[in-house]
Amino acid sequence: MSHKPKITLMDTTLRDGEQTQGVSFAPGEKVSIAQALLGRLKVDRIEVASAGVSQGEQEAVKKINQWASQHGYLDRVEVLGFVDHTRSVDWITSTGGKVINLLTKGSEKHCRMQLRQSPEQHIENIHKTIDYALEQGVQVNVYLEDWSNGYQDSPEYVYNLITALHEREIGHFMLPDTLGVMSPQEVSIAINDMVTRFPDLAFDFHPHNDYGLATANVMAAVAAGIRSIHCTINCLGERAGNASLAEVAVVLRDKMQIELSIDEEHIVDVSQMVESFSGKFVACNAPILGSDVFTQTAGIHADGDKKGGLYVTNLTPERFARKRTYALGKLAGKASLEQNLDEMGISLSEEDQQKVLAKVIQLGDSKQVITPEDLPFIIADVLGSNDAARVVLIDCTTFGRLNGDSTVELTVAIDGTQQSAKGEGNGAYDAFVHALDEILENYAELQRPRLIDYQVHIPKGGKTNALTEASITWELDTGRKMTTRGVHSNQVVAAMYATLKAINSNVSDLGQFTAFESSTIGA
Ligand SMILES: CC(=O)SCCNC(=O)CCNC(=O)[C@H](O)C(C)(C)COP(=O)(O)OP(=O)(O)OC[C@H]1O[C@@H](n2cnc3c(N)ncnc32)[C@H](O)[C@@H]1OP(=O)(O)O
Repeated sequence: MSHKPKITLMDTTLRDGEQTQGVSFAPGEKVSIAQALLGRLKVDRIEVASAGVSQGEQEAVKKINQWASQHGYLDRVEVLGFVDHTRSVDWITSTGGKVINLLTKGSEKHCRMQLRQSPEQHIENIHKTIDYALEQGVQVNVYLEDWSNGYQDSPEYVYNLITALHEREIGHFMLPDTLGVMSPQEVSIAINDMVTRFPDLAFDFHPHNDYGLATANVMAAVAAGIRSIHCTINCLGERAGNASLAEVAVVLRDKMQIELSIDEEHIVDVSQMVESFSGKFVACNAPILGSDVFTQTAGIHADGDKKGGLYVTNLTPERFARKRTYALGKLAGKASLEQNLDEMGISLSEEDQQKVLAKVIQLGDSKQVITPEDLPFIIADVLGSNDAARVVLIDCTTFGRLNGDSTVELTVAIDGTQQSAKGEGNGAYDAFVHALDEILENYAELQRPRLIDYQVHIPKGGKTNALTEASITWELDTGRKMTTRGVHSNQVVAAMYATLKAINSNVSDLGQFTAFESSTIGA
């Protein structure tokens, strides 16, 4: 039986990830992310802070350690510390921490110019800090900061530093490409050299993504003999970020047959948690994580999938608890439409499908974004049924002032009967929601799903009279998420349209449109 090589992952979302410009996690958020990383995603080790940063940080690390200690994870929680003899170690022990990732200078230039010390002085100070850490029962790993440049400029300095620490009780020697300057070939040469010179030491590789090469460099590092990789959720990290854990995990598994502890089913939910706490949104085309990456847009691809999964690869959405979808727009074909209709349990005659497809292509041609949630309305429009939209916006007046609540007078038609209400709220949309909720009180089946994201877009170019698009993401009681869009020159009215679309779509839960079981559209 062949044994796959095992690689461990150290996630540094809570340390290097927080060095992303504009990211600052609240203590409670840090604790939740740490729990998700170790408990759900099954990351081997996590780095959660730099020592000494702030009181809030100290509180967060303390709570993480308390939780980790209860679950037997304490020696997997690490904190970056400095060569400052007692200070960083004391900070770590004050949080109940057990591991210091000691930031030493892996570059002679940094040593001489930033610390203003000779290499000998620096080594002496490192020994002092290590002595103190071990006395306090703190395990030591060592970063060689800016090792990539330091190794290029003066490899002898790097060899001497490691030789001087070689006999110490050090868990991992961590080799950072601090500024993300290496190519896979350079990684291969440098790491081969390190592991050949010091075969009994455990080296980690810490890539950055400045050239977009972080994941490729991870492959090179592993091929050269590295046994532990640093990464972050959503590629967070200083400047262009670190290596994305999602990419590293799938590339190592699929392309290098490496064994990892990561539970892939949680990669996306942990990514969404970090997205929400960091305020840094994942690009729609980010591998594994982006909203579009499991969507087939071309009609030919939808056709091939229908005829036996011809466009399915090893990178299936199901691995990550996601689903493949088929886009609707001008590049759609009849298979794209059929895939969507099947998913929603709607069955149309061939002739009706052709009419609906023609409309989808026409809308796509006029640059409109069409989501599956739009499909029932398109069908109703094309096939002359009014069943899809039970709640229709008839009129509204909004009023707001600088200091004070906004008010809305709203009229909608429900199943053809007009009803009005007034609403007050913190802004016009909130006032609209209150008025609408009052009207819908007597219709248990017409309920607003839970709003989880609300965005307003205008076309680039800055025209103040442009149409605006409100794009609202909702969570249904079933846990399923959907996004609805509304377009109007007034952004609040655009959001009203998006809201009514969600309510109409949500009738008896999306996917089982009772409206479409009627004789007009039904099978
Ligand atoms: C690879 C990386 O990403 S390392 C990231 C490390 N983490 C961080 O920098 C984030 C948190 N940083 C901080 O909160 C602060 O910068 C602190 C607490 C570390 C230091 O703050 P300050 O004392 O105000 O100094 P400042 O921020 O200017 O840091 C530079 C000082 O650190 C010293 N320093 C740099 N590297 C190290 C090191 N590895 N060990 C010890 N001291 C170091 C510098 O020589 C300089 O000291 P000097 O002022 O005596 O010349």
